[in-house]
Amino acid sequence: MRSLPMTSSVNHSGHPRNPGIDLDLSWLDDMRYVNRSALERRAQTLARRRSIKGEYQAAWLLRSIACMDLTTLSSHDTDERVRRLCAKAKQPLRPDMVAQLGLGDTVIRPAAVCVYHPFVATAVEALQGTGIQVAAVSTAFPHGLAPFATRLQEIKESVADGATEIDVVITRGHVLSGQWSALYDEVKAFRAACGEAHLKVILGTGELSTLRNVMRASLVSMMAGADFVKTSTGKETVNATLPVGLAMTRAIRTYHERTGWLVGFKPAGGISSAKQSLDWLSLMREELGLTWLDPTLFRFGASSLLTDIERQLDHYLTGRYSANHRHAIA
Ligand SMILES: O=C[C@H](O)COP(=O)(O)O
Repeated sequence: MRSLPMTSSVNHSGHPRNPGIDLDLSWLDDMRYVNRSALERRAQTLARRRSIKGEYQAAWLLRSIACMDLTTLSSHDTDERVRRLCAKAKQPLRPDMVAQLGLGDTVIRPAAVCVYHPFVATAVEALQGTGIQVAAVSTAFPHGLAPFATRLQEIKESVADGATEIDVVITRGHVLSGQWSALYDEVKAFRAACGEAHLKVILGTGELSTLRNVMRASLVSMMAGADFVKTSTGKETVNATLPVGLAMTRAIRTYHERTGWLVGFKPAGGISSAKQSLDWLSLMREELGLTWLDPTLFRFGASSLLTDIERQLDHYLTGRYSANHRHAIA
C-alpha cells in the first residue's frame, strides 16, 4: 500500500467571506494595458511544463477531485440523473482504488454538486450529511438576460431549496459597453439575494472580447462582494483558457494585495482531462500560492473531468488504462 503526499492536508476549512468594497473606478484605469501576448506566452510555459509523475501526480489528482464542482447542466437533466451524480460524488473512486491508494480514513470527494434550480432539493436530500455543497446555477443561466427581478427571485428560490452556493451570470453587455456601475450594482444585488449562500460570479469570458475586460470585470465583481469569480458557463464557444485564468488570478491577487480579502477562482467549461486539471493547479500554485489550492478558494466546474482522473489513477495503480465505461459517472 502506498502513502501519498499531500492528501491529509485536503480540507474544507472556512475563511472570512469577502464583504466587498465601494466601487473604485481608478483600479480599472490601472488595468489599461494588459499584455495579451505576455499572458499567452506564460500560459504556454505552464502547459508545456514536464508533467508531474507517479505518487505526486496521484496526490495532485486527488486534490483535483477535492476541488471539483461535479456538474450536470443539460436540458435533459432529471431527478434520477441528479441522484446518480450525487451517488458518484459520495463515492467518486471505486473502493478497491481507495484501498490501493492507501487513503485510510481520508475521504476524497468533490466539494460540490452543481445543478439547475429544479434539482436543488433533490441534490440536497441525496447529499445530506456528507458535507458536499449544493451549488445552483442561477440568474437565467447561461445567457443572464431575464428581467432583473426574475433573476433575483431565482437566487432566493434556490437558497430556499437548500443551495449553499449560487453561480450567477453577469450581463455581459455591461462589460462590453463599460457600464461598470451597472455591473457593480447587479453583482451587489445578487450577493444580497444569496444571504449566507456563497456567490460565484460567472463572467462568460469567451464573450468579453479582451483580457482587459476580463480583468476589469473580475475586479468589479470582487468589489461588489463575489466569493468566487468564475470563467464561463461551459456553453460559450470559448470557455476556460489558461490566459484568461492568468488574467483573473492576477486580478484576484491585486484585490487581495489592496484589501486583504481572499476571493476564490473557478475555471469552468471544457476542462475534461486530468492533464488539464494539473495545468490549472500549477497555475494556481504559481500565481496565487498554496493557500489557494483548497476547495474554499479553488474549484473546477466540470461535468466529465472525474472520469479521466479515475482512469489516470487506475493507470497509476495498475499500469494499464481501463475503458471509460468502467468509470461511468451516471
Ligand atoms: O460550470 C460548469 C460547466 O458548465 C461545466 O462545463 P463542462 O460540461 O464543459 O465540463
